[in-house]
Amino acid sequence: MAGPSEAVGKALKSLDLDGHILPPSPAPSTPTNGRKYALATELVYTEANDQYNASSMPIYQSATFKGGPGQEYDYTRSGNPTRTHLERHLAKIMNANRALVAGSGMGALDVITRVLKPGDEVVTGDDLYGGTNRLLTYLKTNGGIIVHHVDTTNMTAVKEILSEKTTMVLLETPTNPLIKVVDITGISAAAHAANPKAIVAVDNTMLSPYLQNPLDLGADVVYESGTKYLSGHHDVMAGVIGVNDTALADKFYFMINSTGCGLAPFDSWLLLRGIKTLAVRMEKQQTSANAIAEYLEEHGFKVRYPGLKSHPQYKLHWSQARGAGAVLSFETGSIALSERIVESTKLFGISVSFGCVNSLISMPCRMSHASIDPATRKERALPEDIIRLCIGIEDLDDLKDDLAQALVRAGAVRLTESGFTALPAEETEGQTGLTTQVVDEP
Ligand SMILES: Cc1ncc(COP(=O)(O)O)c(C=O)c1O
Ligand SMILES: N[C@@H](CCSC[C@H](N)C(=O)O)C(=O)O
Repeated sequence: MAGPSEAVGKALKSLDLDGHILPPSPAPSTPTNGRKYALATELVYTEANDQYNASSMPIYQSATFKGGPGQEYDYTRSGNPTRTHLERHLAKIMNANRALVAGSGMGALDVITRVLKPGDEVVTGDDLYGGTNRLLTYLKTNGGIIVHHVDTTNMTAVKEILSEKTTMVLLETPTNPLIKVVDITGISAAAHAANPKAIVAVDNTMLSPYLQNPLDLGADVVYESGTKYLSGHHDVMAGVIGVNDTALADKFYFMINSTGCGLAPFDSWLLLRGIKTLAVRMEKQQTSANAIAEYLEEHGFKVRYPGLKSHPQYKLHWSQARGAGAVLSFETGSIALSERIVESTKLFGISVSFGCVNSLISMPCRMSHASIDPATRKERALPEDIIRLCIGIEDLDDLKDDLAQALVRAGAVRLTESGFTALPAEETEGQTGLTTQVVDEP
C-alpha cells in the first residue's frame, strides 16, 4: 500500500506545470495615464526629494512642525512629508489624480462612507468582506442609510435596484471569499445613468493596482486594504483611497484631518517599502495560485479562482484585470472535513488576511466573515465549509505537498493509481479523517 509521500509524489509528478501560460491580458508593462515607465518600474521609482538626497524617503517621526501660518506642514494629523510622499506615489500607480491614506482598509471605507447622509441609498454586493458588511449594517441601523445587497454579477438585478436615489455603489471584485467577478464598467455606467451624481466605489483589495485599475473602468473611487498586497508582509495596517474628482478628494481629506485617521509616518514608510516589491511578489504569488487552483480542480475539487477557465466570469475578469491574484476558495461538502484540512496543513498558516509573502488557510465563516450572522450567510449562499487559500511566495512544490498531505490526512481524498481524487459529496459527511490507506512517517 502506498504511504503518503509516495502517493503525493505520484500525484505531483502527474501534473505538468511546464508551459503553463496565464490567459491573455493587457500587458501590465504598458505605461498609462501619463506614467513615464512600465508599472513594475514606477513601483520602485520614487524621488525622496529631501535635503540629503536620501535614497529611501525618511520617516518624519514628528507630530509638529515649527514655523508660522502658511507653511506646508504644521501637525501630522493634517499632513506629514512621509505620508504625502506615499500618497503621491500611490496616486501614480493607482492612476488617480489624488490618493489619500488611512490607518486601515476599514478606516478608508469609513472616510468614503462619511459623505453619505441619512436617507441616502447604497447598492452593494451580496458577497462582501465581513468587516465591510459590518460597517454597512451599522450605517443602516444607526445612520439612516438604506443599504441594498444584490448579486452584483447579475446585471438585470443591479439595474432593477439602481435609481435616481442611489447615492453610492460599493463593489468588490473579485469578491471575498466567493471570488465572484463584477462588471466594473457596466455597473459604473448603469449607476451614472440612474443618477449622474452617484459615487461608484470599488474595493480593489483582492488584486491591488498592479492587476486592476477601477478608475480607468469608470469608477469614481478606488480603495483598498494596504494591509494586504501593497504592504505584503503582515506588518502594517493601512488603507488607501484613489480619486480623480478634486471636490471629492477634498471631502475625503477633510474627513481624514477631522477624524484623525491618517496613516502614521512609520506605517507610511513601511507601505512605501512594501510597494517596491509588489510586482515581483504578485507575479510569483499568482503564478503559484494558478498552479494550485488547477491542481485542486484536477483532483476533483470545485475551485473558485478567476484564472481557471471554469470560472463563470472568466472572460469578464480578463477584460478588466491583468491577473487573477493569489486568493482562491473551494468547498469540501462537510464543515468537519474542512476543519480537519485547515488544521492538517503545516506550511499554510491558519490566519485571516491575505496578500502577504506567507501562504495562509482559513475558514471564512469562522474567521474573516464570522461577523455576518449565520442566517444572513445562509440567505446569501455563503457555504459554511468554504476554505480560503491565500498563496505566498514559498516554493510551489512545497505548497502542493503540504496541501496534498493535509487532504490525505483529513480524509478528504481517495488514493488512486495516479495519485488521489476528491471524495464524492455523499461520502464526505461521515468521514472522520485518516481513513485513507495512509501510514504516518516514522
Ligand atoms: C476585501 C477587503 N476589503 C477591506 C478590508 C479591510 O481592510 P483592513 O483590515 O486593512 O481594515 C479587508 C480585510 O480586512 C478585505 O478583505
Ligand atoms: N477580527 C477581524 C477579522 C479580520 S479579517 C481580515 C481580512 N479582511 C480577511 O478577509 O481575512 C474582524 O472582525 O474584522
